[in-house]
Amino acid sequence: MTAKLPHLRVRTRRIDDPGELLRFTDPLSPTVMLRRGDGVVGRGCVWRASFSGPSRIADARAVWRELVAAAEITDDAQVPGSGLVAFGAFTFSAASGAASVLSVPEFVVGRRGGVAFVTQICLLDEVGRADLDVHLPEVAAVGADASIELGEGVMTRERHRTAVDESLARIAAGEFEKVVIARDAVGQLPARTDRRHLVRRLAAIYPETWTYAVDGLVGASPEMLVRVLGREVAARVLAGTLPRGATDAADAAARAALAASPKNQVEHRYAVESALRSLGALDSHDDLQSGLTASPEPFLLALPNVWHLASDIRGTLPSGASILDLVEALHPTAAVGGTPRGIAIAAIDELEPFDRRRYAGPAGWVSSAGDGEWVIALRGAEIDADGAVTAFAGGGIVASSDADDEWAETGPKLAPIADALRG
Ligand SMILES: C=C(O[C@@H]1C=C(C(=O)O)C=C[C@H]1O)C(=O)O
Repeated sequence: MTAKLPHLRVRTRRIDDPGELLRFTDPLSPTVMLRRGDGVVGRGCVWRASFSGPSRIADARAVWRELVAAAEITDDAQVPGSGLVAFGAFTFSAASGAASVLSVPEFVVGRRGGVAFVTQICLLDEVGRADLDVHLPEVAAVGADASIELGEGVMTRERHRTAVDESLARIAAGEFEKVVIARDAVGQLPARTDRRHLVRRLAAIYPETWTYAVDGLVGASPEMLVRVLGREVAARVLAGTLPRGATDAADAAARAALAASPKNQVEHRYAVESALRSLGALDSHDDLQSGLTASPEPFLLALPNVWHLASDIRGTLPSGASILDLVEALHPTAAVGGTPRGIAIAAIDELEPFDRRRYAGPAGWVSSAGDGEWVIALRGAEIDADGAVTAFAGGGIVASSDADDEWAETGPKLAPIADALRG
């Protein structure tokens, strides 16, 4: 592998606040991980690799380690996201036909804690001895916006009911305890649409979420699979959902019903336990296990479309581990897969009539300093280069689930991307 990897030259310098970061990304293929205006965006591509199969995350981790070791990095900002950065998106299933990717942009523009920076990356062989004059990428002119409607995908309401009923039968037979069943919705965006409009709308309507765009995968995820800043590890687990109410009274009733719902509490507990188990298993001898804490009781997270039961997990990165180790250990949590994990994943591959591609997989960035932020790619869509859109949304099925309620829950979960596409 080493022979094929390039030597990268990386320069980060601090800059005055550059304003809206999203402007600096590519209009047709945005690369973004932003929350409340802070984070990182990429422009251009100096290196890209794709991975597949059960070892896709481990393979990416190994390549990344080599790429970092061979890079020459000067980082005058020293904040999360500065230095060498790769953006990535991994398929949900090991059996997916879609590519899992890791790519290094030519430019990264970021802001964190009031510090703004730009990173320029090039192939060492190409720059020769001349030093890089680090500058901001040019802002591409604002391109066409579009307004489209999503329609039914291959998972029709009837097929969804059949899949949920079959899941319930298997739960009753003791095959597994929880499985997450999703549905798809499809549309067609004009190929030349400036996709920054879409990302901007997602960020404006869902400020509590992480707005992501990596390799055509775009959305606003409320769920942080895992984040490492310095040696601090954090994750936000969501599971248990009710749509927001239309009036204040109905909304308060929905919140109270979710807090008191044994079905949702059980579903949530499976998800938190799976995350703690995965993180704990990584830690053979030092800090993470002993230092892992989860919110004692889930809290109620309000998004414009839904209420979620949420738990935050905190810990310290074990020595020798990297964020991609954590991503590999955690994916897929029971929030998007099920319990027990292996049996639930096999059931998803069998019961869903589509390839999830990178939906519900990890999407994010990793830096040479070992920092990174990886969300679960929810509330979004795969948008191909020709503009074909496939959006996905799912929900956890446990013994007490009801097929009509589960279908109803997918509507609000599709709303972020459906609304953003409508313009
Ligand atoms: C699977 C999705 O969401 C996940 C499932 C949830 C649930 O079943 O209650 C809640 C949040 C997410 O972890 C989705 O949005 O597509």
